[in-house]
Amino acid sequence: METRSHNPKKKKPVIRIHNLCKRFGEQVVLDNFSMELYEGENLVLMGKSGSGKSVMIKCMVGLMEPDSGEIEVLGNDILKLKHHEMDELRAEIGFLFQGSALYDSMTVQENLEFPLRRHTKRMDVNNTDALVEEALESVGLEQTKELMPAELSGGMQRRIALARALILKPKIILYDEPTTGLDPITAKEIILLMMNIQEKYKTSSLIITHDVDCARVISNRMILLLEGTNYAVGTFAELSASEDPKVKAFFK
Ligand SMILES: Nc1ncnc2c1ncn2[C@@H]1O[C@H](COP(=O)(O)OP(=O)(O)OP(=O)(O)O)[C@@H](O)[C@H]1O
Repeated sequence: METRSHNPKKKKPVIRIHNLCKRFGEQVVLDNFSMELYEGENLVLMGKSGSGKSVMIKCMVGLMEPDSGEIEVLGNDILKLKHHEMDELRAEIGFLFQGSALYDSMTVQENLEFPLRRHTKRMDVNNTDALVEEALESVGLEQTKELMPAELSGGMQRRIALARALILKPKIILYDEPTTGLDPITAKEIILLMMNIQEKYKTSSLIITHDVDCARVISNRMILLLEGTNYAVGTFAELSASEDPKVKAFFK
């Protein structure tokens, strides 16, 4: 697979984070972290375990309050949004959680309907079946509506989770470790699917991953989160050629 090229300078940011700081007691987790996710790009965020990636995402979607800094999502200052406004905004963001996180006791159809029910105000309820079918078609699993998650392989579960993430046709998708736990061939299929989805739905994606191959294939740009800050930003080609030992460590 080839590395993708992209010129983000012509695009506007859909997410803008500026000087985000968050500490827990004495522990400084985010220390003036800044980033921009541009419209239509695939931005990969890499950082070792415990470096603050989840804390950053939680701040970004209003689940955690930062100590200081600015967060703008789709033009909204999220630190000023009221509860119902934040809820509306979350409908514009699809999540693919670590390990798929499907509801075991629900069928595929019910799993997919879940985000629709949460945001019924935005949706024509009569249209639910069509939306479920379209989402399943986008991930190539039209025949699985009545199945339970346990009847699906790990790769299929990840595809269903992806269908659930895109069913509301979000402007932004946040992927948390999308290839973790999959064999290399299935991981590659998921990466290709993510790229197809971005083409089809014109989403902007923030992808958290430790998978260097995934980053190489999918990223237009990358951010390396280290010591609470955006230590290095650039394309895969730029960063993987860096002589900085701290940057090199990410690519081993
Ligand atoms: N609510 C909390 N209270 C106290 N400490 C917290 C809280 N949430 C996170 N932390 C701490 O903040 C640090 C960063 O955690 P975070 O979950 O963001 O890491 P991460 O980069 O997402 O790691 P991983 O790749 O393992 O998921 C950790 O040391 C964690 O213990």
